Amino acid sequence: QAVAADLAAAIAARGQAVLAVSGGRSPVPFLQALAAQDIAWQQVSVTLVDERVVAPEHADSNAGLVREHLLQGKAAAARFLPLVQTGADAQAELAAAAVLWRTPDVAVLGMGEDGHTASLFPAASNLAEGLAAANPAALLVVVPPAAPHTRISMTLAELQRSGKLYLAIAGDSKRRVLDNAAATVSDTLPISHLLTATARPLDVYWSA
Ligand SMILES: O=C1O[C@H](COP(=O)(O)O)[C@@H](O)[C@H](O)[C@H]1O
Repeated sequence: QAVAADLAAAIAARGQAVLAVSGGRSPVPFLQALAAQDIAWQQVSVTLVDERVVAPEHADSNAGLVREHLLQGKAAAARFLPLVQTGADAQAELAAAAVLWRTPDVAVLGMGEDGHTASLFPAASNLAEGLAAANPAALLVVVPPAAPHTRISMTLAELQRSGKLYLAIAGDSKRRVLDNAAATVSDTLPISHLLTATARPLDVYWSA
């Protein structure tokens, strides 16, 4: 309801809204609930905060998750801007995604138990670039050291340029990771950089 209200406010103000959502396994109930919200979906563009560089029909495609659980019913009228077209070449996908990219009015993040958010993974070789506060780039390619698939991810700077930021997590173990991250800013828990950022506060929704 909060995300739908933000999108409706953006539509009222500018005639359109841009929403970026996360993938993985957690967001399914959220995506389904959002799809049922009665807003002007034809004026909404939907994209992703991160994507695995795989073919769209791959089981690990975040775009596949969005198509299956969000772009249904009334929400099927939204315009979808995926980050990956074929999954053949990460740098080519990045260049193509950057051309179509629009800074989101609303970005809904998830978090892994390793403290990654979007695909800003701890110990990734270019994590400093992903976390750089003044990075003008919206997106970057990330090779996770301990997770499958090369990724395309929003940078921390672009997340901070977004209109509204949410984090949706579930379970006690993620709650403990979140509490640790809130205590100390550290590259070992990339989410910590967003929890302490003042430019764009993060609204956290946790469920057991
Ligand atoms: O790899 C990813 O992981 C995070 C967390 O996923 P979850 O399955 O633990 O909810 C997700 O936010 C991100 O979009 C995804 O690419």
